[in-house]
Amino acid sequence: MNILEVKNLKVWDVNSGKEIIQDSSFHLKSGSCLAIVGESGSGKSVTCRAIMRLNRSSLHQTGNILLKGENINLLSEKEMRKKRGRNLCMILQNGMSAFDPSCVVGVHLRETLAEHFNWSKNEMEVKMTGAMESVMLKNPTEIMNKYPHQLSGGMLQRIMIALAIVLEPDIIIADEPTTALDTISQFEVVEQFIKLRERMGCSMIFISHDLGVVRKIADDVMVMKDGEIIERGKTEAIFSEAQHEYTKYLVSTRLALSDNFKKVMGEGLLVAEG
Ligand SMILES: Nc1ncnc2c1ncn2[C@@H]1O[C@H](COP(=O)(O)OP(=O)(O)OP(=O)(O)O)[C@@H](O)[C@H]1O
Repeated sequence: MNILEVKNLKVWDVNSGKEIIQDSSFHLKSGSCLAIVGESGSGKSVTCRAIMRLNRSSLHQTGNILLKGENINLLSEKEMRKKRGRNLCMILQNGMSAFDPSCVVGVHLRETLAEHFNWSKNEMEVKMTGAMESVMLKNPTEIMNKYPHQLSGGMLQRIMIALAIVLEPDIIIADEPTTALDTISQFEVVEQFIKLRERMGCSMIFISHDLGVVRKIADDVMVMKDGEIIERGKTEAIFSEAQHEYTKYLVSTRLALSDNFKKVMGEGLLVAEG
C-alpha cells in the first residue's frame, strides 16, 4: 500500500516564471524509506517542501499529493497545520533553525505536543524524557532547560528524532539531516534514523548527498536532475545496475563516503560496495 502518492507535481516561481519541478509523480510505500538524490539545485528540497506545503509563497504548486488517499494539496493552511507534526514531520539540515532561539527547547517541545495532543504537562514530560533517552540523550530534563544555542547540532537533531518518536507521524521527511554535523555526530544521527525505522516502522523520505548513508537506510531511491525524476528503483538496483548515465555518474562519484566517516562507521557496517 502507498502511504503517499504524488501525481503531476509542478512547482514554479511566480516572479520569474521559472519551472522548478516540471511534472513529478512518485509514491512512498507504507513503512518504507525512499531516498531522493541528485545534485545541488535538482529540486529535492523544493519537492519535499511542496509535500509539507512549506515552500515560500512566491513558489506556486499544482498536482495531487495524496496522503493516505486524501489530497492534501487542496487543504486550507489551517487544515494543513494539523497535518504537520502529527502526520508529516520534517527534520531539517540545521537543527538550530527548527527551534525557537528565544526559549528553552522544553518549551518548544511542549508547545508542539500541545498542538496535537491533550496531554498534561507531566505526561508530555514523561513521554519526551523516554524518547530522548531512547536516542541516547542523557539527562533529558537538563537538556529541556537549555536554549538551542547551548546544544550541539547532533544533540538538536536527536531531539528532533525524539520528538518524532513521540509524535509518531505517518511520514518523516529528513532533508539532509546529517550534512551540518561533524563526523561522529553524523554517525550517531544515522544510527538513530536506522533505529527509528526499526522501532516505529515509519515511512520516510530521506534526502542525502551521501550515497553511503542512502545505501544503508533506503529501500528505494529516486534520482532527480533539473527538477525532473530521471530514474527510480530499488536501492541495490540503483547502485549496481543504474540505467541512466547521470545516475551512474552520481554513484561513481558520490558513493565514496568521506574517509573519516568510513572509519567511524566501520567497514563492517556498510553494505558491501559493488
Ligand atoms: N524560494 C525560491 N524561489 C525561487 N527559486 C527557488 C526557491 N527555492 C529554491 N529555488 C530553486 O529551485 C531549484 C531547486 O532547489 P532545491 O533547493 O530544491 O534543490 P536541492 O536539490 O534540494 O539542492 P541542495 O542539495 O543544494 O539542497 C534551484 O534552482 C533553486 O534555486
